[in-house]
Amino acid sequence: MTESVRRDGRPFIKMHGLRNHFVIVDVRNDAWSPAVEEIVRICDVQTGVGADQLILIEQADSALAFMRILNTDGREAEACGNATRCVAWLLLEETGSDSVLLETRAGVLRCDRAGDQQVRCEMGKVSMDWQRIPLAAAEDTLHLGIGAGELQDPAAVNVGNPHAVFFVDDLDAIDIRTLGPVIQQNPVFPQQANVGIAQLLNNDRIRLVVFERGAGLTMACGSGACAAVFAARARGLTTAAQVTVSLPGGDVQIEIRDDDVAVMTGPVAFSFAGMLYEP
Ligand SMILES: N[C@H](CCC[C@H](N)C(=O)O)C(=O)O
Repeated sequence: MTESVRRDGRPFIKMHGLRNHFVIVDVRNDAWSPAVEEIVRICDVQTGVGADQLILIEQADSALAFMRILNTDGREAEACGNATRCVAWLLLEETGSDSVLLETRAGVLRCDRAGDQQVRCEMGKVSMDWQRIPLAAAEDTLHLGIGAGELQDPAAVNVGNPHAVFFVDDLDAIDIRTLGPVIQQNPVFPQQANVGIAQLLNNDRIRLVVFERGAGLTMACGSGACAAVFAARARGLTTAAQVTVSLPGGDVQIEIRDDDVAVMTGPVAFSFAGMLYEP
């Protein structure tokens, strides 16, 4: 009675990084370019598995694999910190090595084993150059003159993907579900943006919540954590080179190196494995 009733299907692994959760499909030996409606269906918990992003592990030229990041709305993203740790862990276990290179649209990222189901990832050079964010025109990215309600005066940061980072005194007083989409739709962001709201707890600890582009409010956002720490340092809000970022799903360690490369260290977790079937 329990054997599969279908012979087709595509295997996947469900993982999460601080409850930012992913359907991960290894397509290195069975290429797959899912249509938008397939991505939306798979990421919807009622029609599919349910996930913040669908992640494909593809063949790569200049690394062990290429990671393709597909948001729940079907849009491709350039970076995803929590998924980077999860995919890196799969590759570290596959090869038995302590370090792997993972290619993304944001570049080739070095990822190292940092303990049991703990991974340290170089997330690439962070930039606040308006054309790298990107913005629609030249603006002061340290103090971007936009806002909505209590959210005003963000910093604009690129971690491979675009982020708007707001600094507030009381994170719990902000209605991010209402204000996040308003900020995201601002025409200053031609490719939209992930909207982070940060509260400095002390010199080396930041609370952060992120309303993600193409995924909405998630329990954690690794690239958002990198963006928040980089922006806090750029604004002189912290002098720490290593900061603990506390997200709703848990803590991640962010270090900003002298060369502006963000290094993120945090956990990965397995949930289950299964098969994806055509509807
Ligand atoms: N959850 C991801 C961010 C995904 C970013 C995606 N929402 C985008 O469109 O850039 C992270 O851990 O960095």
